[in-house]
Amino acid sequence: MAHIFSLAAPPAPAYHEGSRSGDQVKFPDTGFFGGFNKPSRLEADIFELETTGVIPKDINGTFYRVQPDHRFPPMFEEDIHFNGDGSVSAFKFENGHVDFKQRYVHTDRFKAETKARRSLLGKYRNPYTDNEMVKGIIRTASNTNVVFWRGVLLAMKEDGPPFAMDPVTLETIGRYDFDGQVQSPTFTAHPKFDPDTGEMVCYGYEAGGDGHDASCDIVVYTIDKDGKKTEECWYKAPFCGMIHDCAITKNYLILPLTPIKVNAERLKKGGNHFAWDPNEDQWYGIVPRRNGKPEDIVWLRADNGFHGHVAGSYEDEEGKIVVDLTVASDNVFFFFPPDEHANTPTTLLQRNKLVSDTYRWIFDPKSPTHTRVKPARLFGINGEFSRIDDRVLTKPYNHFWQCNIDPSKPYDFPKCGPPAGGLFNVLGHFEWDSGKKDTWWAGPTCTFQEPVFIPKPGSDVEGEGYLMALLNHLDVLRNDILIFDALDIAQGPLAAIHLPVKLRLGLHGNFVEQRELDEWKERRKVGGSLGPAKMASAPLPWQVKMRVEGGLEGGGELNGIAGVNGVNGH
Ligand SMILES: C=Cc1ccc(O)c(OC)c1
Ligand SMILES: [Fe+2]
Repeated sequence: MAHIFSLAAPPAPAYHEGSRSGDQVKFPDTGFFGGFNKPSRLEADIFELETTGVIPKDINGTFYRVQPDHRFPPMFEEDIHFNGDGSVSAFKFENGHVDFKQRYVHTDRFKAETKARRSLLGKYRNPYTDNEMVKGIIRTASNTNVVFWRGVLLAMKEDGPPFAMDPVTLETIGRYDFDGQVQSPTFTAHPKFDPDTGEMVCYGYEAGGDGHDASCDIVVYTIDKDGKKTEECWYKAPFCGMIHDCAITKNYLILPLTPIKVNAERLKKGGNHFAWDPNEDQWYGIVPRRNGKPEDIVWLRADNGFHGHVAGSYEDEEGKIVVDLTVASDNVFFFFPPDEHANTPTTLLQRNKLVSDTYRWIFDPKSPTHTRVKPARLFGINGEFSRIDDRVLTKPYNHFWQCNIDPSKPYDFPKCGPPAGGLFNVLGHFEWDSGKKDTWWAGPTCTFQEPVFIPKPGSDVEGEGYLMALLNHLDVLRNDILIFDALDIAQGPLAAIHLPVKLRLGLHGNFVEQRELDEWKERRKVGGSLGPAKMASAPLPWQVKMRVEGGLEGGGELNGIAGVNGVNGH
């Protein structure tokens, strides 16, 4: 590495045999931490962002999104993006003006590591690799999605419970257990909201023990619009694999089980949480949304594939379940190879061969369990991060949007290097009914992050509104937000918003209308009809069990880290 200065005493390398050594605060010199992937670590407010064009004045609300953004150099040099601390960005739109705010989610992990001024949690979802000081801590980094629920923002990652934040200040309230009603060790980052009932349908997988023990338990919950848990049922999966996203219809929840598997022995040896199994099927678990019993789950299986995200889902006139989602042809998580290839890194060539089309599945919920199924339709595109007009979830629909990969377009490799996070150089709008593809290429130095759809105020026509997405300038290491007419992407953006800095590659986000924010602020104020949202007041059951077994009952803190007693030392 070239230095602009030389030191009197040359420093020892920051990593020795893959582990952090010495006191230098220096990130690994690997692809996950360089160039566009360099941690941003920024907590900031910018009032009145610079813009080009005219921001539609009828966009009133906040675009929230979350990115993994390592606060400290990781314990292990080969650490991955998905292990970074959750950092939430908020872009507040008002009358053509945009303000920016970004804050870390103050998870238990964040607090413990802040106190120590260094990373204490080791590998992605492997507590056996942690520093002893954080034994028993809730490990989640809350870095995958941020949703608005009854007056709070929930920052979520599927390996732990959600953390609640104030939607205006982005201050962390604390771990959220839905007023004591949700006790599972894990909780999805992709809850689904029924637009007719206002319910949240949600689940956790690997939910049996502490969330890191390869259990096959799946828990499914429904929380009604008033915050009351109305359904809870526990099911068994055929193996412990990832269930990242889900689909809902009026009567069913569909759980795509991806053949990337957890193994308890591998974890104990300090290995990866997941390993891809190229010989395993992709499975779909179907459960009833009302009065589910453990024996009700129907598992359908199809040829090997890697599930991406769900677009729309509904029941057709015959009562069949239509589920649309991207399915990649091979292991998207190249950093979690099959066990037998643990030491052979995936080549760039292999990665580039991966195709991720959008599949339409039509499932018969009355099928006998273990029935083999085939897709009903492939759209004929290559992309990820599908979004729909959320008002049509559970209903027949036509439009979806997603980031696409068009390898036929020029890419400026000398200026940009390998495209961080994937070559999502196109944003597209697609219609199931006509097969229409309405796309816009961002140029040879740019890629997109996941878009959000914003309905046009006053219109209830599906798809009428705006599409908003972060644009990565891979050459100059900076981000913009582009705003499109959602039904005419090809004409190019209506307006652009310019950040003076680079964020990190985010995962998911959502747009919340100002009207909704205002209504809930009134209810949630001190003395309001509901009062402020409350963080969890008791440790999770697995933490209690661990303390009893470790003879630490009533002893309060474990090893002096406040976060582990479940109340974050407040
Ligand atoms: C994209 C999927 C995904 C799946 C699991 C994760 O822990 C994650 O962290 C950011 C992301
Ligand atoms: Fe996701």
